[in-house]
Amino acid sequence: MAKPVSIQVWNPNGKYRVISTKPMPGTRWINLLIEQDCRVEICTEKKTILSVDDIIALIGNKCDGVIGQLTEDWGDTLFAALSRAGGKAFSNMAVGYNNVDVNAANKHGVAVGNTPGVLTETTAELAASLSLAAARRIVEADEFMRAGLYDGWLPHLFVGNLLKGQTVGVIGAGRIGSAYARMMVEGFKMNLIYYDLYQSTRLEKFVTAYGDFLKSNGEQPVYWKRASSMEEVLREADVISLHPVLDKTTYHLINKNSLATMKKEAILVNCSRGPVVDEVALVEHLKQNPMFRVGLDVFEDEPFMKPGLAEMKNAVVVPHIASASKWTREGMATLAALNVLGKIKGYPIWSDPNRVEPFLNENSPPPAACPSIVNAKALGLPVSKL
Ligand SMILES: NC(=O)C1=CN([C@@H]2O[C@H](COP(=O)(O)OP(=O)(O)OC[C@H]3O[C@@H](n4cnc5c(N)ncnc54)[C@H](O)[C@@H]3O)[C@@H](O)[C@H]2O)C=CC1
Ligand SMILES: O=C(O)C(=O)CO
Repeated sequence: MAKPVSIQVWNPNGKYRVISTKPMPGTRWINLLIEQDCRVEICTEKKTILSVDDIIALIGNKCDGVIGQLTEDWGDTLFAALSRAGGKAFSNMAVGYNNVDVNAANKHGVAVGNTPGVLTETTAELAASLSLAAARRIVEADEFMRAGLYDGWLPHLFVGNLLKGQTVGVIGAGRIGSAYARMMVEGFKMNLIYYDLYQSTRLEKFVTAYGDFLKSNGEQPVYWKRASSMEEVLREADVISLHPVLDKTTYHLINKNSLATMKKEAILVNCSRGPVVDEVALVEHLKQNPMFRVGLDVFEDEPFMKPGLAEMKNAVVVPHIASASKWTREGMATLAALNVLGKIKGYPIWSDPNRVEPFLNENSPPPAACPSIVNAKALGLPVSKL
């Protein structure tokens, strides 16, 4: 039996018991739950990653819904515990939900929410930051300065890659991949090559229109290409950013062979999920190819890095912070809370999870709907007409 975990309680007499496994940014999400008669319990345990046993102890005998985190293992054991406690709603505070066994949730009749859209630009901006940091060797140069090694300008000092006119490759051109592509095309006048299972017509139209605009100004236009295979992107792009979901089809998408296909001076950025890249193969590739550079926000065995990665000068590493802007994190908390609240209240599912803005407007009450439930169809939940 797990020992009890520490909690903070809001609105103790609320009718519905909603648990958040972590304190989350902002207060709007708490207020929205309280206004709808929820007792909100926030786990304040000083432990970064809660175990399944910790969460079972939190759920207890009566629980209507849980807001959880991407570090937690939401499988059959937790969904069974939630269902036994009378709960029918769970939401990740994340858009990615590879930590959730959706089939297990379906089996126990639990709705699974996620938080799309609100983190698109913030995550794309971090991918762009890593692209620049790697291209211009910012972290290496910063360490050099702080170590007191700078003794004057030199023609060869920290020479990196110019982005303008080069080709940016995007693997997984969904919400975040497309936003990143636009930033790199518009910001740095790069050409685009992308690979996705689906065509991104909006992205193609944007690049075409921007290319026309540049041409009309007498500038070199930009071009786009939809690759017919991922290898085509790897062969042709100078900067490659990974933005697919993590599933069986994308596990170790980047491995020894795919790394060998890339240009020797290419830049690889990963802000999707760590296991999309075979990190052992990546460390070896970085050792063998000092001009190849990476920018990583996510890692295969988070929170750990594979041996050797931390020593590589040609790697920029940050601790899974791609969605970490105040507005985004508060918005993620709000969407996650509204997913759980909406299911408890029997609201329908918002018809377009790509357009969640009405839920984020602080000056008006949110629509009476769940912003994004990924297993709505499997559970036969009604869809909002709004
Ligand atoms: N590092 C971080 O903090 C963050 C990471 N993420 C990760 O980014 C992922 C993408 O998020 P969104 O863009 O909002 O999702 P999305 O669903 O809009 O885009 C994912 C894209 O991947 C494509 N895809 C799926 N399988 C593929 C394959 N085998 N090959 C190529 N493309 C494939 C899909 O067709 C889709 O267009 C999330 O699932 C999450 O894992 C998201 C937010 C923050
Ligand atoms: O939302 C996600 O999927 C993240 O990784 C954190 O924002």
